[in-house]
Amino acid sequence: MEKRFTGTVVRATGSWYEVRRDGETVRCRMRGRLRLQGRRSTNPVVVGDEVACEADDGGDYVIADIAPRRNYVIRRASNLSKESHIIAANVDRALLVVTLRAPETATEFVDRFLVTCEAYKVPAAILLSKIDLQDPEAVAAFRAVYEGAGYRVLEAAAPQGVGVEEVRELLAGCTTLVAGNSGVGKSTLVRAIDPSLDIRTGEISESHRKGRHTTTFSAMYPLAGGGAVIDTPGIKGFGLLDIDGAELWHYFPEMMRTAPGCRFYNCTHTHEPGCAVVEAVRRGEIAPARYESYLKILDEDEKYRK
Ligand SMILES: Nc1nc2c(ncn2[C@@H]2O[C@H](COP(=O)(O)OP(=O)(O)OP(=O)(O)O)[C@@H](O)[C@H]2O)c(=O)[nH]1
Ligand SMILES: [Zn+2]
Repeated sequence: MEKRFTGTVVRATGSWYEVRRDGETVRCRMRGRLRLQGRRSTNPVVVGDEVACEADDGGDYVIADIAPRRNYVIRRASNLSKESHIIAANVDRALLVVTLRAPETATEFVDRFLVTCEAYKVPAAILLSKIDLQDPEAVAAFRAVYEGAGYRVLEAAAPQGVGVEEVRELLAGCTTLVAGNSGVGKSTLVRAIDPSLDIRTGEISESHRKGRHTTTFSAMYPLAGGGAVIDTPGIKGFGLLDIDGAELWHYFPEMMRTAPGCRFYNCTHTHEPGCAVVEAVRRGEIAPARYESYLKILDEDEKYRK
């Protein structure tokens, strides 16, 4: 192979990286000085990054340069941390996989994830997984809330092949970040879409069984029909970053649509008279659950803001 090439990071573990170019994957390390550019982030090179690699004197490849990112999805490294963790860069879409039961995905997790996508301008869609196990009334209620907010909601039962074609169409030709709590069926779904994708095999399910904690890393998988899936195992929560409390409502699309009717231009939609958002919640035009999430995130994240 030549001394220098460019490619896409498809796996990033912190100590080594897999870079894909022309259908071939090359294992690389990172050049020391690039680490400094990470600043507040715990991970300076992430899945989806376009990088330039060079052979060092020993013939090993190192990542020498990172192209500017089109976008990225980020969260706090942990709920109590001020450090950030970039989940992936250069994504076209996020697909949030949700189950209402078995296991139950917390509403707050869904809303924090959607806020993150809005804040970083990543179009988001929601997939209700394990639809065979869900209560139809709960599904209808969920749809009403999130379609009302403006999100596309798909349904699938991947082992039965239900809804798989629709998801395949959504993912075709795009780089999609697939996120969701552990056990909601992400890897089952991705395998149903493209059986050649061997996502998180033996090793991890083995450690699940023993109840051990394993650190897992995001990885990008090219789809047979074009496009790619970024699998992000082990995300338990979403701490928001760099979002000013006064701007949080900008990332709730239904509040964005309603707020022009507020009496005060700097309305926070909490206590102000003449608030069109509060009025819309009262009339049921904005789902109370979403408004409650807004208040909760506003309150909980206060301590992280400057
Ligand atoms: N009944 C039902 N079970 C499903 C469905 N999809 C996945 N499962 C099962 O749910 C369990 C978890 O599925 P996974 O695909 O491993 O879930 P995951 O989201 O990748 O989980 P992590 O690897 O922990 O992030 C497995 O036992 C699957 O067989 C579904 O649509 N219906
Ligand atoms: Zn208002």
